[in-house]
Amino acid sequence: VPVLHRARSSSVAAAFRICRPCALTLHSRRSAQLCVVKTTPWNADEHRHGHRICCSPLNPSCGWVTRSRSCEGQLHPHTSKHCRRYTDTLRRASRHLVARSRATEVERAEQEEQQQKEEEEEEEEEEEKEKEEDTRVPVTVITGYLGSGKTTLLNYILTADHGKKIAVIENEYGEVDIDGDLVATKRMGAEDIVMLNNGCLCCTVRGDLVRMILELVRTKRDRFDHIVIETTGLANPSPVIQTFFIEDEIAMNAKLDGVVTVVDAKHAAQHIDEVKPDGVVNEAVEQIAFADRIVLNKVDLVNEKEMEVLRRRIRRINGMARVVPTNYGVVEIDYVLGVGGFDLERVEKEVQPELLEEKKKKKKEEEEGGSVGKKKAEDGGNGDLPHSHHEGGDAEAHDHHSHHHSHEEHEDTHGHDHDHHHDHDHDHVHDPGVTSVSIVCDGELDLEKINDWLGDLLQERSEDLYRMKGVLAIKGADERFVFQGVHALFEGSPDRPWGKDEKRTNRIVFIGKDLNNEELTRGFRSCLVAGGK
Ligand SMILES: Nc1nc2c(ncn2[C@@H]2O[C@H](COP(=O)(O)OP(=O)(O)OP(=O)(O)O)[C@@H](O)[C@H]2O)c(=O)[nH]1
Repeated sequence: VPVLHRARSSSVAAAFRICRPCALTLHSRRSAQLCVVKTTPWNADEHRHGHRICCSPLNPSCGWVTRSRSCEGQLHPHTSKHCRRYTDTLRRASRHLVARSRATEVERAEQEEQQQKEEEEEEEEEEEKEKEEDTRVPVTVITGYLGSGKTTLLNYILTADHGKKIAVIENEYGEVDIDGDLVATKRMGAEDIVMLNNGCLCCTVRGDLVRMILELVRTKRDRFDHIVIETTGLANPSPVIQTFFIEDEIAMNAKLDGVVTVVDAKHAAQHIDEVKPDGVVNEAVEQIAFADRIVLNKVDLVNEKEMEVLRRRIRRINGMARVVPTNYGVVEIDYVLGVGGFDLERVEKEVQPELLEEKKKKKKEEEEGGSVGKKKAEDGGNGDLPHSHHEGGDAEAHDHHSHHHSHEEHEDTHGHDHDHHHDHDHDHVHDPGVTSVSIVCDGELDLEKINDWLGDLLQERSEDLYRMKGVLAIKGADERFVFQGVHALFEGSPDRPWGKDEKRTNRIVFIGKDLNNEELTRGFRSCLVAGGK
């Protein structure tokens, strides 16, 4: 068996048809024997546990996703394909490596070049094919608290002129099918409106949801090109989202396009503030936290100041979703359909706007040398690390949340004990405990370290981590690594190569419960290779 360290990581990547970071890991192990040995136990049966390879292209050998029990045995069709392809390639590559060890150096170089070319072409073809073959129907989940305007938005979508044929799955809590009558049927036959009665999508009728989607896909696929699911106002979107990844048959036939949350500008704050008994989730907060898009509805009922305060609160819960104010759900259709919120290729777009906005804001503050910027600097704010919750420094939005996160960071500057219950006289609101943490920092990450760190995080905190998305710069990799996750479900892959003059900036957004900004930031930064900022 030849020794791999003589090969360049790019040729290892090509030979093994894996990404550069993976190649580098294998590379660094110095011996092909290890790689070859790793290929042998992956038989057809073990593919079912293939997350070790396919959900973790970041480092196939570490098996970090496998460590999260809820993931085992569940395969996404893409990853399944990936897995099969990957294993085949490894087998082929191992055979090739053995044969190659007998060839002369010159022949070897030629063979290598030739094989690299062939592999690259083959890979491109397969990727193209995979893209073309993705005939899965996109699904949009519309959620939002009771009365926020979900049906109004749905009606608007159905009657707007966008050329899409839409099938609707309505979930009504209660026996009487009221929303079914309220939903417009202008563009579709009434039979396309499927009602799910007697329960909540997220609990009792999840099985029904699966059956409904499959039935729609199997019997009426030619009559629609998008499915919209309207949940009840009390639904927790998380189990609905997970259905698309956990249920094999659904994952093969449908792909989650995005979660659109309608927020009632007039009443949202009171629902967010509602104190629930221990262990009971606050649906209003969860719905915001899981959103890819937020439709901030009923703006006709509030003034500008109220809007601004609410927007800030939403931002603090979910710094990733875009927020658009509306009246009666009138939005650009592209804003709610075709979101690609769960599409790896769109990750960058999704994590970008908020962070850029933050960066710009921060830069402006620094340039102005204004009091806010100065205060942040005093508070330990890092130029590379904008945190959405820092908005809490503003008296107007000074709520429990900002205090909550400020405890360790601001103790000295604030000069009062934050463990006590708040007795200050300014505008306090209940801390929903769900926040987002954004990390932006330049520099390259050590593959093993970031792998371990993310793996441990998923293992220990997956319950609390609602959503995460990111773009990473891995040392030795020419491509950016993009990923996204929902609780323990994690998808990631190398993306386009870094530009020649492009700064290698890592960007991650976490949304979840009781997230410790400082700890996450520290953990993340400890994965930077020495010299990273
Ligand atoms: N003033 C005002 N009222 C609105 C707006 N959007 C919707 N409404 C009204 O709010 C009420 C509730 O709207 P729906 O669309 O039924 O809300 P929903 O979220 O589907 O309600 P549930 O199904 O009960 O959860 C209706 O009377 C709507 O006409 C808006 O932008 N402004």
